[in-house]
Order: sequence, then C-alpha cells, then structure tokens
Amino acid sequence: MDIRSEYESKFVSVDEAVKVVRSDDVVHYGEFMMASHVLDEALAKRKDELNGVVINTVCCPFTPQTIISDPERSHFIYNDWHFSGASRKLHDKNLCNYISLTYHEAPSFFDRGYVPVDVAMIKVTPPDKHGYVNFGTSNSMTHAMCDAARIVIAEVNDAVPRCLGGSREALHVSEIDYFVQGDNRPLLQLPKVPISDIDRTIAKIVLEQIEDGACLQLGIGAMPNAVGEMIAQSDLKNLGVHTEMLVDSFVDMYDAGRITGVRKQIDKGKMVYTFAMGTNKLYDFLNNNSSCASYPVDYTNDPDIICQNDKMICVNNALEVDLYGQVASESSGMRQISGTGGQLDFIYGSYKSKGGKGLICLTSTYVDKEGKLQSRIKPVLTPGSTVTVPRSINYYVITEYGMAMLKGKSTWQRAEALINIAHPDLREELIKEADAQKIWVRSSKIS
Ligand SMILES: CC(=O)SCCNC(=O)CCNC(=O)[C@H](O)C(C)(C)COP(=O)(O)OP(=O)(O)OC[C@H]1O[C@@H](n2cnc3c(N)ncnc32)[C@H](O)[C@@H]1OP(=O)(O)O
Ligand SMILES: CCCC(=O)O
Repeated sequence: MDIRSEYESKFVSVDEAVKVVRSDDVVHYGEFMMASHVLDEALAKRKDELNGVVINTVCCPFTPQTIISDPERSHFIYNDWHFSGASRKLHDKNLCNYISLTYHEAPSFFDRGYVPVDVAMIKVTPPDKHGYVNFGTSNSMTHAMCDAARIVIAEVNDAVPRCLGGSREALHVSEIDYFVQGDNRPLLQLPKVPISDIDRTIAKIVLEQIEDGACLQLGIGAMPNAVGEMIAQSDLKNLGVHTEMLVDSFVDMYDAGRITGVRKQIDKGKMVYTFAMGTNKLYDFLNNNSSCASYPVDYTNDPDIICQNDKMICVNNALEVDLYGQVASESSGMRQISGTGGQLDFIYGSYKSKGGKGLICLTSTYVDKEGKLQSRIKPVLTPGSTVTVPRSINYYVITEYGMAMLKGKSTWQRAEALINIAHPDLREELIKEADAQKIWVRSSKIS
C-alpha cells in the first residue's frame, strides 16, 4: 500500500478511536500544547462505560473534560508530570496527582517499563510527502511514549507547526494505529505575563553575567522574559541557544540579531529546545524553520550534553531558598505548584560547562494569599516544600538586591550571602533565625 492510501485507511471518527480504551488502561495525552481536546472530549463521553482509567499528562494547558465530567474520580484518575495552572487548581481539589521526575530521565521511564502506556493520544501535523507526521511544539518524551504504547491515536491538526529536528520529532504513518481529524483549532497561547520593575532589576544583574558567544537557557515566567527582552535591546553578539523550553523572547533576540549560534560547540547555528510554549509569534517562527532544532528531552536536558556548550547561562525561577541554599521551585508546603522539570538538569549541567553559570533568580519577597509580605529567602524551607535543587548543587542566587555565590561557603557564609540579598526590611528577622540555628557568627557582615 502506498503512504497516502495507508494514511487514509487509518482514519476513523473520534468516537470510534477512543473505543480502544478499556477499564484500568493507562492513557497518555500529548504533551503541553499537543494535548488533544477532541480525543479528551470523546473519552469523557465514555465515562459510564469505564473504570479506573489512568490519564497521564505533561503540563496540560486546559482542564480535561474527562476530569470535569468525573468530579468523584470514580472513572478517571488524573496525573500530571509537571503542573500547569489548570493542574494546580485540580490538585487543590484533590483531582490531580503529581508524578515526580528529573526531566532528562523521562524517556527512560518508558524504555525501562516504569510507566506502562496502553493508549497514546497525540496531536500532530498532516504527513509530509515521505509519510512523516511531526510532533509540533512538543518533542520531549513523546516518541518514547508512543514507542511504549499498545495503541497510538493521532489527531491531525493543520494549525500545528512543523518543528524540524534534531531528532525524534516525528513518527511515520506506519507507526500510528488510528488517525482522527481534529477541528483545526489554533494552538493555545500563553498569556503575556507583565514584566515588573523588579523583574527588570533582576534581569539587569543576569545580563552582567552574559558575554558575547554565551549559550542560553531560559525558564518560564516574567523574569526570564525580561532577560530576553533586555538581551534583544543589548549589543551582545553571537549568542547560542540550548534550552528546554523555547519562548517568545527567543524570537525577539533572534530578530534583533543577537542569536547566531556560530560559537556553540555542538549544534552550531541551531536553536536547540525540547518544547515550545508562547504565542502565535513563536509558533509561526517555528514552522519549517531550519534555524531551530527540536530534540527529545534526554538530549536537551542531559547534563553531559548541556555542558558541551561553553558559557552556558541558565536562568531559572524559584519559589523560595533557605539560608542553607536549598531551592524550592515546585511546591510550597503540601501545595504542588509546578514540578522539578529541567531545573536541576540545567543548574547541574551549567556547572560542568566551561565558563557556565546556573542562576536561580527570584524576587526577594512575595505577597501571600492573606496579603502579607513574605521573604522568599527563608530561615528554613516552608515545612513540606520539596527541594528542587539541593544545596550541594545550587550555586548562584539572584534577587533584586544582588547575587550570592554559594559554592565553597560554610553554612554561616551562605547565610550571610543570602541575607545580604534578602529584602532589607526582613534581614534583621533572618539574622535572628540564623543565630538560633547556629549559622551566624559575630563577624558576619550585612551591607
Ligand atoms: C518551563 C520551565 O521553567 S523550563 C526551566 C526549568 N524548570 C523549572 O524551573 C521548573 C520549576 N520552576 C517553575 O515551575 C516556575 O519557574 C515557578 C513556579 C518557580 C515560577 O513560575 P511563575 O509562572 O513565574 O509562577 P507564579 O508567580 O505565576 O506563581 C505560580 C503559583 O505559585 C504561587 N506562589 C508563588 N510563590 C509562592 C510562594 N513563595 N509560596 C506559596 N505560593 C507561591 C502563586 O500564588 C501561584 O499560585 P496560583 O496559581 O494559585 O495563584
Ligand atoms: C515538564 C518540564 C517543564 C519545566 O521544566 O518547567
């Protein structure tokens, strides 16, 4: 059978496709923006026929209909490997659980059989003339997940950009069991997060760490975007990109002529990433763009790959840091907020890169849900908070009050360095706590 006939012969209706799901199956949705609304909606309609179906997602950007339709969790059990805002709210209602991971290891969970997959439900481009459908903005662990699945169902959507690899960015029509026609709805867009003056002050300190020819990884949120915006307006030259997440600010830096990638040691000239989330500006930029290369996460986030580029500058956000230098970025007490993701991978990988720096950036304070100003530099982490980067690996911490370097420092020296970048009004209280914890000495200096 030729490719076109094989492709057409595999088309079924959405309702027909989801009939392959059986009670107690594990279903894995496409990742990030490549989760399929139409397959989720069709599966939700089968609720009363199914029990104990586990649905795994990766940062699903919408609230699945399967979960809305089953508020008692009698039919569907929902997990997320990295909480989106939607998953966070479901978790608050005990409707979503977190699967812990160090992101670069994720594909191996499937290869080693730790995560069984009965049905993979992904979203893809139409096939090219050679019969390959493309995973669009989510390479990540999608290939490994499909390889492990008993059945692969793909929603074809014309709005999905063809994101060139790299590797493992596509599947052949022969590797997919069923195709369904989607509604071609445009990809979801991340809302623009307003950049504050404090974000800009932090970004200015970050910019001082970046030299011509450096290679960038930027995390999620307003502050990394502020860094991108300021780089676009700077006169930095020949920057490279080796990142986990590609965001709009990379397009700004590229358009401004800051990114050429010619000084990278690996993947010269290419902006390397494993998933993209942003606005249509980013999705249009990515479509058939040979300056970008999408790779699976066991390549982009492997510290032994990250460090092969010199001067890796990794910019990541955190919720809180304690006086010992432990970083909590994914949960606050028992409340799961996001996930470990690739933060540990990039902080560790940056240290192994010649001239590299892993920067944990956070505002010195935040206003809690009761309206009270709280320090993000804490005497100890909020009880229950998960350590995302251990103190033995964490090294640079930046707030709007400066940068602390922690490697080689004793506990009291770390406390001193971190209190010096805490909010000035909250330093006295931190000193008292440090004293009580025996990590303060009389000669400690506060500027
Ligand atoms: C995708 C990438 O980041 S790639 C980089 C590698 N991966 C990582 O760094 C993963 C870990 N990091 C992260 O997930 C993020 O960078 C975060 C969570 C630290 C910050 O992300 P942002 O989007 O800027 O967080 P934001 O300020 O919107 O806060 C998210 C939630 O945490 C809550 N929150 C923020 N700070 C605190 C805090 N100190 N204590 C309690 N809750 C807090 C907010 O109230 C909000 O909850 P809500 O949705 O109920 O209102
Ligand atoms: C799934 C990982 C996303 C992140 O690193 O934040």
